[in-house]
Amino acid sequence: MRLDIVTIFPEFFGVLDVSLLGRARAAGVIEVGVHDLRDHTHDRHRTVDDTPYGGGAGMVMKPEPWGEALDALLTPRSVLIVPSPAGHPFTQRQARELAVREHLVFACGRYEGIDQRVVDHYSERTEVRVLSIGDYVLNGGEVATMAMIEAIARLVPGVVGNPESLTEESHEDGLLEYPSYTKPASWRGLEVPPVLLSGNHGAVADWRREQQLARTRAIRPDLIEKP
Ligand SMILES: COc1ccc2nc(C(=O)O)sc2c1
Repeated sequence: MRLDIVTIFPEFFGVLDVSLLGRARAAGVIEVGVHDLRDHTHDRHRTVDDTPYGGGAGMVMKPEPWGEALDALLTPRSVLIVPSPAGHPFTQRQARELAVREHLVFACGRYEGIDQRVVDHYSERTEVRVLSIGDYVLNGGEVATMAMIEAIARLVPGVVGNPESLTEESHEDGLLEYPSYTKPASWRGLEVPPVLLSGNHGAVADWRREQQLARTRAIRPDLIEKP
């Protein structure tokens, strides 16, 4: 998989060399390119934004630098991902779908966002996904991109050491994960649930499923499909 990120803050992504993604890059499982949008400006001030048509507060990112930057990166097999508070929810299902794709290009907006014509133009030519990581607003797309890259990259074969560990996580089966415990068996008067010490794998599996359902009903009833 190749990831390309376009941003006015390329230094923001220096951290991508740490943790599992760093190992995946070193192993050649994932290639990452970070690109400064300002390298695609041609005025003395390297201008990337301007005032919004129709008035209003803030600035809008100009389409020309984005066009030049994305033309240089996108291929017919790319997926262009545009983080936006107005986007579709980024979910584990999205992460799984994107983890098997060959080339992801992230367009990190700032200010009030990117001129709409950029999404419209590329939607005619390639797959574009406008995605939000949650019902809150960030200052730009960089944090959302980092979150999405971590959620996606960890699902790419060869990135996580033990693929088994990916199968019993929250949202992987549509439910929240069960509570986990480790030694000591007793801590500050709190005991590990006895079933987990029983050695009865069937009973442990049943208990864990019940815990998942109870947690999901209590915390995220929206995740439980309506009949
Ligand atoms: C201007 O670019 C932005 C601004 C806010 C924002 N908020 C996101 C979110 O997923 O919550 S993505 C995003 C991109």
